Amino acid sequence: MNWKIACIQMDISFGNPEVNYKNAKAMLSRAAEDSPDVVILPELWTTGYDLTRLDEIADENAQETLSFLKKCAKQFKFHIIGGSVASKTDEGVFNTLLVIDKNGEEIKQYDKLHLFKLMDEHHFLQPGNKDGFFSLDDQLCAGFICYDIRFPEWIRTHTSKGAKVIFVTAEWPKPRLAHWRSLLISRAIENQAYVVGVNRSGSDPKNEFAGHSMIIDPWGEVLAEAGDQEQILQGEIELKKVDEVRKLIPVFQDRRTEFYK
Ligand SMILES: NC(=O)CCC(=O)C(=O)O
Repeated sequence: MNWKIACIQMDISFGNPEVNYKNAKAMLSRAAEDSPDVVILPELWTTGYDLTRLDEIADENAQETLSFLKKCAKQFKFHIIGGSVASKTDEGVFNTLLVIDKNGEEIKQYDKLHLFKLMDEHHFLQPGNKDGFFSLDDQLCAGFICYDIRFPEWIRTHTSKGAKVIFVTAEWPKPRLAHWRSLLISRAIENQAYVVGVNRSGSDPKNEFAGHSMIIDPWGEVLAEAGDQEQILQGEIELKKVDEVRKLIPVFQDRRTEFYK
């Protein structure tokens, strides 16, 4: 199976969901012109990192964003990895990745497991406690949020159970662009998996963001990479390549887990 991928590398208006819904709709509609199978949005794309105003602007149980994404998925007939949204629940606000299939059905919610202290997440958000697995077209995938990619053991937990495509949604600042690129490429090579990383462009009051969304194959080849401006990055992935690479170098069979304590 092949998937055409479209990464929505959008700028995000700080603390202004209305503007962001409008911009996302326009970009999703533009992406639809090339009939992609899977479309991905960046982290916290409705609010940006306006964490001090989350009481006001976070989405109650992600309901408004879910309804927006379901409508878009049905209208444009593609699966959406809906980036993440600040979701206000009875247990606090979570940074939640949403996955909707092309029929407009909700497939998955994943709460960011590792909160990023350098951007104050721990003061305003609750950490998740569930896995990132989901399936689209019967293909096992896993979704992660930004800082999560610094924890190879967390990604491995998913690929060692069969995940073939790793989706990463991010707001990754420019000063650490080299880390973003190296970490994504490393996660692809060591897990012999496709990695699709979608970052935002633009800036907020505290950070300038790197862009450079990337699509990387299971051999570590960069199939497509964006620049630092708003754009739709496209690429095609061939899922059987994951099995081919895993057969050629059987990393998963060669693990000596009894020594990894
Ligand atoms: N939004 C984030 O989690 C940013 C993570 C980051 O910048 C890093 O260096 O890690």
